[in-house]
Amino acid sequence: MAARTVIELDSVRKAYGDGTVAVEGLSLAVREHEVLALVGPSGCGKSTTLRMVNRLVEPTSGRILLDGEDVTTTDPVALRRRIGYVIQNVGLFPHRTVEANIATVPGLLGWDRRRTRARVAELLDLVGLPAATYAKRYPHELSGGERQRIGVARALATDPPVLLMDEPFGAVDPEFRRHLQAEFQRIQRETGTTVILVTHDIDEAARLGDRIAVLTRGGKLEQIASPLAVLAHPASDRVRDFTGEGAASRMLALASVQTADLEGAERIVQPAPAPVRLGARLTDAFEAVAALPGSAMGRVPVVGESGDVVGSLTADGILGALRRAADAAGAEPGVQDAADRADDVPEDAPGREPAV
Ligand SMILES: Nc1ncnc2c1ncn2[C@@H]1O[C@H](COP(=O)(O)OP(=O)(O)OP(=O)(O)O)[C@@H](O)[C@H]1O
Repeated sequence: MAARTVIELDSVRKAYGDGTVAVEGLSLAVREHEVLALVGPSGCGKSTTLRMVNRLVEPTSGRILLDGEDVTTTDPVALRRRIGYVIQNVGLFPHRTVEANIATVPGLLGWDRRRTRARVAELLDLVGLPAATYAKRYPHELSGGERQRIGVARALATDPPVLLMDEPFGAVDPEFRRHLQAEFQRIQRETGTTVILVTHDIDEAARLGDRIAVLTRGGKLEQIASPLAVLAHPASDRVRDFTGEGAASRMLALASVQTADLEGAERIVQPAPAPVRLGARLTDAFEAVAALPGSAMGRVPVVGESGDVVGSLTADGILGALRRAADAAGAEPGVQDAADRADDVPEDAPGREPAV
């Protein structure tokens, strides 16, 4: 299934006015409906890369194509209507109600009141904040997490095919962050929006990204591949340094229990321990096996969709599952070292445009 390319960066370079080269010869393609997570250490050029896509920053050289069209020749205002943008501190207009904030772009497009109101209600519903309670509130009357959700609703107002998110969950406490991430995932699946997500958090990237692009200083692409492939087969020591310790436990959260990992059901000790579901994350399976009483002989029952026992799983089975997942990820194209990109000739850096 060859997915269509929605955004393409072709040998993109950005040198700021003071000579800082934030991004050097970066080429990558973002596929329709995917979440591409851009990760890497602080200052490696993630935000610069993101902001070049909607022309908040102009590339010094190279091309950025949106649906095959060069963004540098597209009117920035028209461009930003096709690209939603969510940043860490949201940037809601403080003197406007939630409703008016979400209606910003529909207003620019001249939507009538009825259509706008219906869309605002629909979006508030989507992000789990009912219009009856929230539409008339001002940003200072919201919690940080609620503001963040309004930011997402505003960015989605005109159903843009592309959404750029820069550390969207960065300002939220860790527990609520998980909740917002899960909500984002649900919304993204529902809308099918193509997303580039900037984060410095490998866990967030692994959880939310269909693919991860690992950048290092100067916007150098070290690897672009599925989260499992990046964790199991880092393309360089720099990727390994970044994914760091805990790659195996992260992989447990990404891979799932498959029929091939099971043994027969006949050796399950009675009374049978609580079962694990076929397709469950290996993390859950691991916890279930680790929590078994000694009498269970290290074996949990596994049930299929109908609830029937389809086999049993042991710690060895989980290890096998992990290996199988890592091997499958090793066959992906992004596993080889990312090719070194050609250097481009520096040009003068043009000025930045103000944020919308
Ligand atoms: N307007 C600017 N003028 C000069 N240098 C800049 C400008 N904006 C960013 N830089 C520099 O470009 C490099 C990349 O910055 P960028 O913000 O893109 O990185 P980042 O990976 O998003 O970092 P972080 O995770 O810390 O936000 C850094 O060295 C930064 O100091």
